[in-house]
Amino acid sequence: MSVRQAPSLPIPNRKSTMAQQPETRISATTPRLDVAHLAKTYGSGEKSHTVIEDLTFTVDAGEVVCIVGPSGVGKTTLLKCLAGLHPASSGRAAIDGRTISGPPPEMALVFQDYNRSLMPWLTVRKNLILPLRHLKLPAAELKERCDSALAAVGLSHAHNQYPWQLSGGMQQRVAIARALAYRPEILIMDEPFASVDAQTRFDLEDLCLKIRKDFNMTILVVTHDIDEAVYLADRVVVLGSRPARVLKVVDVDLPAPRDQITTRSLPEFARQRTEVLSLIKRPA
Ligand SMILES: Nc1ncnc2c1ncn2[C@@H]1O[C@H](COP(=O)(O)OP(=O)(O)OP(=O)(O)O)[C@@H](O)[C@H]1O
Repeated sequence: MSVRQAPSLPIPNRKSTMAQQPETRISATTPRLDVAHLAKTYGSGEKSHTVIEDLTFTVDAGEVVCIVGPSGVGKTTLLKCLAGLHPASSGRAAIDGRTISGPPPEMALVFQDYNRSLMPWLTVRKNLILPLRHLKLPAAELKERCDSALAAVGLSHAHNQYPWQLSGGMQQRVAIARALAYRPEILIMDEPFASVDAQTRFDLEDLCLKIRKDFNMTILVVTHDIDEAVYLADRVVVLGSRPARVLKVVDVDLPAPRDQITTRSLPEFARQRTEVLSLIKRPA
């Protein structure tokens, strides 16, 4: 299931979204994102349904981590827990050591369905501004944030157009620009490139790597595409079902910068995609 996301993730007061843990100190070894024994059960009593049983993995600052796993395993559920949209049933997810208990202000989300996440009656610029309104930024800063986010995705020229005047790939770029205009430190993406054609998908994957490099952003991507996961990631978290658990965290040891043709033709690329694929295909 993909999340049908409202256009904006509210950025609440940082204090209100993080469980207060005065004893927690950020050290060089504290992961940016820490998922520890996370479990999620929907419903209660006889109708309860455990989707995630015991997930543990970390994401370090500036890393790109991809999550792959069979359909229905609970990937979107995991992202909803990380985004503070669902409480974990047990275990915890934390940012810089602080337990996530609501939408974290340093996080932005991008989902697959740009058709439903962009407001068709608003121009591109107004789509970017809408989720920022509650920040009450000066007009000059709003403009600067929009201009630089649109420049980062190569859409400066489209700021006055409406989403329906743009191609699917351009609309997904707008969705990414809207996330960038938040100035998030952590970007979470749920099958972000699943609705575009193959060429656009390659372009958007490279945009994702550029964003990581330019903004030193920490990025977590759920994808069904194993080649995409290996191409993008520093590490791939392979989930098994059911309930969801981590089968293996695969370190992707491919040289940087990555390139759609050169990287994908490396023997190491083929070896790593085979490793991930065989983990997913392995009988449970
Ligand atoms: N709000 C909810 N209430 C009850 N069950 C839910 C809810 N959201 C998801 N589920 C169930 O949790 C399970 C995992 O769903 P989820 O969307 O997290 O999987 P997924 O791995 O993202 O799937 P896909 O790869 O097909 O998008 C499914 O059985 C789904 O029906």
